[in-house]
Amino acid sequence: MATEIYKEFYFEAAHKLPHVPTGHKCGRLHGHSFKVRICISGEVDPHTGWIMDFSDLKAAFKPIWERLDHHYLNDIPGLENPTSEVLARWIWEQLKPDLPELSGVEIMETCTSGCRYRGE
Ligand SMILES: Nc1nc2c(c(=O)[nH]1)N=C([C@H](O)[C@H](O)COP(=O)(O)OP(=O)(O)OP(=O)(O)O)CN2
Ligand SMILES: [Zn+2]
Repeated sequence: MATEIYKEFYFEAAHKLPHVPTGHKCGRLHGHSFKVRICISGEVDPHTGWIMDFSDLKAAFKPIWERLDHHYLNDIPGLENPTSEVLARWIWEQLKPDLPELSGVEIMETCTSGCRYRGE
């Protein structure tokens, strides 16, 4: 049976949502301490006892984290409308080619609001 592991990352970024109704708070420029959970699914190697070294997971996400941390998300191609839903899918699409074991991307914009994307 497949097992899932995950690693969590944090980044600070600003955004605004261009398609919300006039006067909506999220249409104004604001920022979040975003939390991202990257999930990997696979078989546990009987020798190592793991699916993948957490360090390798961290290394795979690093170039994407660098594109996001302390950036204005709306300026990033593909994130012109940076909702949690769009961001989760965008991260999936950046990571999946290098990380075929990827099984989920979760975004927490605030302590109470989040999104989970698990691919098509
Ligand atoms: N489905 C979505 N709805 C909203 C998104 C989103 O990405 N997907 N984003 C926002 C805003 O960016 C906002 O920053 C987060 O919204 P919200 O949870 O309403 O923020 P609050 O901290 O103000 O929430 P309270 O729990 O009411 O304090 C809006 N909606
Ligand atoms: Zn927001």
